[in-house]
Amino acid sequence: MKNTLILRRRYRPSIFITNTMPSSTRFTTAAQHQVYARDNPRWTEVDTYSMAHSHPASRPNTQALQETLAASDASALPRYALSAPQAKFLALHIRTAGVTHALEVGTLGGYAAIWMASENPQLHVTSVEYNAHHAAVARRNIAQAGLAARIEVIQGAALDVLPQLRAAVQRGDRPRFGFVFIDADKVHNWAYFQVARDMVRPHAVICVDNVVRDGQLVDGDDVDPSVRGSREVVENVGTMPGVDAVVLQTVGEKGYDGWLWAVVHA
Ligand SMILES: C[S@@+](CC[C@H](N)C(=O)[O-])C[C@H]1O[C@@H](n2cnc3c(N)ncnc32)[C@H](O)[C@@H]1O
Repeated sequence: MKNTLILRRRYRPSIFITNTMPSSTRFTTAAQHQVYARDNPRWTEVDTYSMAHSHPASRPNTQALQETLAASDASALPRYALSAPQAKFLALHIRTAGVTHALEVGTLGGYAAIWMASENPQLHVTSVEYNAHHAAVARRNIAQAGLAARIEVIQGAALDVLPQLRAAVQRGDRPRFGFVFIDADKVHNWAYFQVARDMVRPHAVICVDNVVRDGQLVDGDDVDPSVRGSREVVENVGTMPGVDAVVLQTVGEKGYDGWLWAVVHA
């Protein structure tokens, strides 16, 4: 409790300074943004400190997760995987909701998939990855973690693979998913969301990562296709029948971002 208070007090001033800057001068360049937001070392320190206590190194999946990150680095994969607290949050949600089948769009080296499956012995993960090298590294990491029987990596573009999965689900050849994590190219977020919505079970969660993007989500004139893809899913999701969603902003070692969290009721 004491530590928490000290951390909060130390952290507040940087927020205060940032928020009192006139909006016209706030984050006007990428360099300023780096100074004020993304590289705030406190965010990483808090992730590291809290994970060391909430998920000590003695946990059974620690080694596999560390080896996954090391092997992904050694294979020159980009460092786009979720942070450990983010991935563990998804894993804990899956446990709470009793999910048995999860779908991930965007595997990279398999880090998030390994978190989800290693924390949930009942879980089967289907993960879609476009890049052949990423898919090969992920399959190796998954096999090394002893999870090849429960994590399937399908290599291909999600726009092609997801409709095939939907057809299999609708034929009854595959079970409906209880959790979907959309974390690939951001341009097609809304297309992925719509297909995912057709193949989930009632009360499933569909989570779309990286929609806040350093706050660029509110920049209506931003031409960045990833911003436009994020705005598209946020603007459309509220009109979809049977779906209730919220955008949750986050900070941490991955910087300032956030995800869209949608519950499918029917
Ligand atoms: C942010 S990374 C995924 C990280 C992973 N979910 C994790 O946390 O460990 C995004 C991945 O999506 C893949 N990707 C990009 N476009 C894609 C597409 N059209 N279809 C499927 N995968 C795609 C990229 O190659 C990359 O490996």
